[in-house]
Amino acid sequence: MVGAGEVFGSLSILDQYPWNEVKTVCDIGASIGTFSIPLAKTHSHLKIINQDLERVMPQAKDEWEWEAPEALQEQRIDFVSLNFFEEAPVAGQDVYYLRLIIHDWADAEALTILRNVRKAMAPHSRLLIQDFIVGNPDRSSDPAAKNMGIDVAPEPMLPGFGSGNTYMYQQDLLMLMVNNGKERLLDDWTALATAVGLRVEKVYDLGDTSILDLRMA
Ligand SMILES: C[S@@+](CC[C@H](N)C(=O)[O-])C[C@H]1O[C@@H](n2cnc3c(N)ncnc32)[C@H](O)[C@@H]1O
Repeated sequence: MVGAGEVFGSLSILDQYPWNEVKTVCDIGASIGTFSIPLAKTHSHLKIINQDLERVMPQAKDEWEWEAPEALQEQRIDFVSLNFFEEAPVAGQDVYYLRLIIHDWADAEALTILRNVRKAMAPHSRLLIQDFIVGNPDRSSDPAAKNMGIDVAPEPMLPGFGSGNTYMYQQDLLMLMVNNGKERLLDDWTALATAVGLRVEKVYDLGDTSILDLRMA
């Protein structure tokens, strides 16, 4: 999924997130390092684990050797195979990163993945989910506005202060047709997080996708 990752997976989080607060990152469903290679190059203090299915590992190692040989030489990258439906990722990392993973799956599978990640998390761990957050078209329910102490974002802003757009609805249909997955409202993300014992600490709007920064509840 290099193509989709490059088109949707905004790398502006490399500048927006306080990476200086963390030392270890586990990229879950990392593919060949589409996100974590730029992360390693931008923030050279980080130790990164590239986790994906066993069959992806050889290609991932080749890509890192080609694109980021310094990270291998400095032993800043590990490759650990993982089936995220069957096991937890490497335990106790500062950050767990899921980019363009959860929207591929319906709620039951999404919860299995998130429960496995939660098992690996230490009290200080953060789970960053980079995915789309669809704007809620229902003006009677606007959690983003309620967080600010008002009932609804004032017009002409969209509910949720315009955090949705038509592109996301197209993606929602695509995920349903191709994967039986879906894009989710902030309410949906909050419900998934709550169901696995996590809470939404902060949301970073990257323009296309967003990052949900989840912590232990
Ligand atoms: C849409 S791609 C996202 C890749 C990467 N996170 C990115 O943003 O470019 C989904 C990734 O999930 C991985 N994946 C699918 N099923 C998996 C499983 N059961 N366990 C671990 N990884 C899996 C795929 O191999 C693929 O690399």
